[in-house]
Amino acid sequence: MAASTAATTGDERRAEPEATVLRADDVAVHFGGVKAVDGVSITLTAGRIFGVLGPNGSGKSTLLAALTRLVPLTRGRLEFQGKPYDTVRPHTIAARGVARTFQTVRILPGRTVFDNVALGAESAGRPGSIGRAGKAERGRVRQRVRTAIERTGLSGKERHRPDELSYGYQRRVEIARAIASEPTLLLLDEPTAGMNRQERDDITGLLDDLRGEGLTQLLIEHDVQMMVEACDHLFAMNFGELIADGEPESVVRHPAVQEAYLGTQGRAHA
Ligand SMILES: Nc1ncnc2c1ncn2[C@@H]1O[C@H](COP(=O)(O)OP(=O)(O)OP(=O)(O)O)[C@@H](O)[C@H]1O
Repeated sequence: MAASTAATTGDERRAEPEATVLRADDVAVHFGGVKAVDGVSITLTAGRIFGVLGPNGSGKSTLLAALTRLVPLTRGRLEFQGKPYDTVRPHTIAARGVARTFQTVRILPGRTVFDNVALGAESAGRPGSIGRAGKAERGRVRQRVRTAIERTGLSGKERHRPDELSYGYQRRVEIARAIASEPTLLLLDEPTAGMNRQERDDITGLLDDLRGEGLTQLLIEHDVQMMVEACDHLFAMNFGELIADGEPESVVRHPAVQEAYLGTQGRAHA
């Protein structure tokens, strides 16, 4: 993976180390009577990997939906890089510096790896500007695609179609597409779901490389072991609320977190 390319990969969007990238203050998302997220306050600082864990139905996906502006807030405030973010529309978040991957791989099967990654690079432009892009802009997009492909270990696979690749590589294509927009913040929804040990370790290594380049990341994962290995800081949720947050080893040993897993799912590995 090409750490040496960092100087050309969106440095203008990189926040200073330890600077606040995103702040959520008392965020709530209710669906009728269901308090999917209820009073969550988190701060994400630059160049670190944060994780959200919690049993099924604890509110992780809804929190991610709030951070990607897919659901309206019932209460609370969001700030991204010091600016109000709760009224931002979802299709504009890439242009502001927020990218995401999905729980199930969402790439276009009939298009090449290069074309799939290009969709991410194009999304970083102003909405509606792609069709009017001039030659210089198209050149910049191609450069962003090449850099993202190199950083995610996909070099040599540019002309492949995703269905010719293993599941682990399809995940890489998704991550490449997300980082091709040169985000400040990357949100990853279960990036290692359905992977074998080797694929999981590869993705963990990739996220670590991206952190080394200063990219701030927030992961949702069920795999507690992976979260402890990959993250600098964990947030644990249950019933829509934050029940613990801090250094990963201490969060997974926290009595409320143990109770959330053992009490609701019989999982002994938390
Ligand atoms: N659109 C919706 N309408 C009504 N209720 C919803 C909606 N989305 C989520 N919920 C409810 O909100 C709660 C939190 O769900 P959410 O999917 O955020 O949890 P989760 O921690 O991501 O779960 P999982 O690990 O299973 O993905 C659940 O009770 C869920 O049924």
